[in-house]
Amino acid sequence: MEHSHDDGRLSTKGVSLQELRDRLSEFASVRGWDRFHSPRNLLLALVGELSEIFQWKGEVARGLPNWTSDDKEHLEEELSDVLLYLVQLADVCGLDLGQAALSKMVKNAHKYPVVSSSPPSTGN
Ligand SMILES: Nc1ccn([C@H]2C[C@H](O)[C@@H](COP(=O)(O)OP(=O)(O)OP(=O)(O)O)O2)c(=O)n1
Repeated sequence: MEHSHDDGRLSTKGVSLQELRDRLSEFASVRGWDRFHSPRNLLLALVGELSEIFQWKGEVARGLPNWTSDDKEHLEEELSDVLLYLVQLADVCGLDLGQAALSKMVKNAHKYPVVSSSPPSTGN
């Protein structure tokens, strides 16, 4: 269920990858863009958007303290572009991204078990 805000944004109680996938598929198809949305083109578009995140920002603190609302909105848009291209890439490859991500998290948990006696690790 969606509600429109005054600023034109939509709010949802939660959005599924499946909903994004279906809406993106419709978005591309009504514009005749399917033929451009090959896996390779979508990957290049994704990488292009990725490179714009935090451009010129230096180190960024959690929660983005002192950022203007314009800067936060811009970041939201860049992150959304990355997500939307990723969802489309998985779709045109015929993959179930949500299921794949859940399976990968299970694998990750086996690979990196919690060891309660050791201090937090910085990664691998
Ligand atoms: N062939 C395309 C072109 C765009 N989009 C969608 C996915 C992205 O969410 C958004 C990207 O649009 P732009 O390339 O216009 O990028 P920006 O919105 O970031 O604009 P700008 O680069 O001017 O900041 O549009 C898409 O699905 N397929």
